[in-house]
Amino acid sequence: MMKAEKVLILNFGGQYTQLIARRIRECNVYCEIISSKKSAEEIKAMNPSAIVLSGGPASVYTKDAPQCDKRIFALGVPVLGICYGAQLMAQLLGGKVSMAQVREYGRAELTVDNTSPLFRGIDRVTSAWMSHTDSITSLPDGFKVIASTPNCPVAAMGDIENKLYAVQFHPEVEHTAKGMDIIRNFLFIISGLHADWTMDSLVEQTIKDIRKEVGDSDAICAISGGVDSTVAAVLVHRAIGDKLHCILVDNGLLRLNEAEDVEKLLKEEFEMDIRRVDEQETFLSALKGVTDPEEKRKAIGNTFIRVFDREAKKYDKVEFLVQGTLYPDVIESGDEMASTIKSHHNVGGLPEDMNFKLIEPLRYLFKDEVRQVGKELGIPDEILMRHPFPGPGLAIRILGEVTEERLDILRRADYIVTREIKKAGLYNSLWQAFAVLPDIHSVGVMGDDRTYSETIVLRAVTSSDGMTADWARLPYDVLDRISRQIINEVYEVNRVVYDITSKPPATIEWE
Ligand SMILES: Nc1ncnc2c1ncn2[C@@H]1O[C@H](COP(=O)(O)OP(=O)(O)OP(=O)(O)O)[C@@H](O)[C@H]1O
Ligand SMILES: O=c1[nH]c(=O)c2[nH+]cn([C@@H]3O[C@H](COP(=O)(O)O)[C@@H](O)[C@H]3O)c2[nH]1
Ligand SMILES: NC(=O)CC[C@H](N)C(=O)O
Ligand SMILES: [Mg+2]
Repeated sequence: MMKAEKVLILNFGGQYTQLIARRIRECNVYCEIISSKKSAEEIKAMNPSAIVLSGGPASVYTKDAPQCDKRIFALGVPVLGICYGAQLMAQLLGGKVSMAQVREYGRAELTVDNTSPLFRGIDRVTSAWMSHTDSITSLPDGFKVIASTPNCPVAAMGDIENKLYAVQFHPEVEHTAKGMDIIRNFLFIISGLHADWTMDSLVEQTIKDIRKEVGDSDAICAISGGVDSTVAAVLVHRAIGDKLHCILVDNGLLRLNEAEDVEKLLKEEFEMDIRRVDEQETFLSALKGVTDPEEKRKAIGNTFIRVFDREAKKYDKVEFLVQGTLYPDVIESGDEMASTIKSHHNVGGLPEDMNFKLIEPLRYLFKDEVRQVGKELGIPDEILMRHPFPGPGLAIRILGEVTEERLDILRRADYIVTREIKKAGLYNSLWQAFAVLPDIHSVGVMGDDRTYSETIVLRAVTSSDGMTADWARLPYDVLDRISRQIINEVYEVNRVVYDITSKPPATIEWE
């Protein structure tokens, strides 16, 4: 199938580049993220209908700042520059960029020229999300200012005739009130695109691509029973059928009864080759004495791969490992341009001498998009609506050393949290809700006696993609029930506290 209309996003290493792609997909337009180093000829050969330049951490006026081929502005293809991309467009076309007098982070009041096609239909005063230290201080020829904030005189500029536009703010983030309208105006009014691309075309295309890539080989799939790996497995199974072998690893870091329950559920639902391997001891011994969060993640990532390596040898010709990696796992693990936040076990935690080629069909998607793909594939809600559970499991919810005893305490507390959240009918409205076992002992009085026991932290957040999150405003009576039941049922615990930090500045997990 030829994709007639395509938007290319040139990546300058912004934290939000994938979010731009996602917003464009939400407009039912196909898009691809490509390296900013491609030449104008290469880009022209890809036949884009529009181009977007992403944000990025560098400053355009420094020596090694990433550039793009200036001739792309003369291809006759509409271009939208965002933040770094806006600044680069200004500089390459003869304008000037310098460090701003006042930096802007977060919400800003934006005044737009709504006679410009980019802002058509938008109120003159609106709000936009900013994150910059540099600003455009003089415009290239042919451009005029089409939006400003109190601290940023050139919050947007445009050259109507050549369809070149640049915005200093981030239209792709949720907090820019009219962000989607602006993106739509760029795609539909300025670039004249049609909204004719859908998620099922993505599914179809991915199945074809996988079939071609795998060829005569076999693949194993690391399946956890979580949303991502289950969707990935079903997708790959559609492509290669019985040549796919799914392996569920009981790494000893799972929740109460999880391995058995998941195995049963998966086998009931799907006619795939699924096997459970018991590796509690392997993982626990790899974690012995390890207390540093990054070391834990890497130890777990390595152990997973060793297990998969060994399991793969049980089949004839396994060349591929299928993982349900999502985009937030990739971006937080860092890449050539973005910063490392934490090494997700399945990305940054992988050993260098791994023998598999990876198949990660969901690598560019966000969780809610994966749920949509899962729906297309007919996967039941019981699986699709599960809260995310990280591959390193309870190990990154136990601060300090991971031991059988501490796992056992956390497991019992966590079970109560999930049970009560479900009973209160809150499960589907939360991104995650779980217990953490920090390394804190405190004094209490129980049954007229002094205690000096463990603390449990309750963490519950709302989020749409896991990239940003807010702590959930759980009803007091639910908090109260959870607290009392943990203390009553888990005798090692004498205190329960609630984590009221959003992401950022905290992350969702504690390690
Ligand atoms: N216990 C496990 N056994 C086998 N593979 C696993 C296990 N835990 C994680 N993985 C692999 O690591 C990947 C990343 O884990 P992650 O928790 O992000 O995804 P998931 O478990 O599939 O979905 P969810 O985010 O809903 O929990 C999984 O998609 C899967 O391929
Ligand atoms: O498979 C995974 N492997 C990991 O190493 C990992 N670390 C965090 N998470 C999950 O990702 C989301 C964002 O988490 P953080 O805010 O803690 O980074 C949350 O939903 C986390 O549960 C992981 N998932
Ligand atoms: N978010 C961005 O793209 C930032 C661009 C540039 N580094 C600045 O700080 O102004
Ligand atoms: Mg998981």
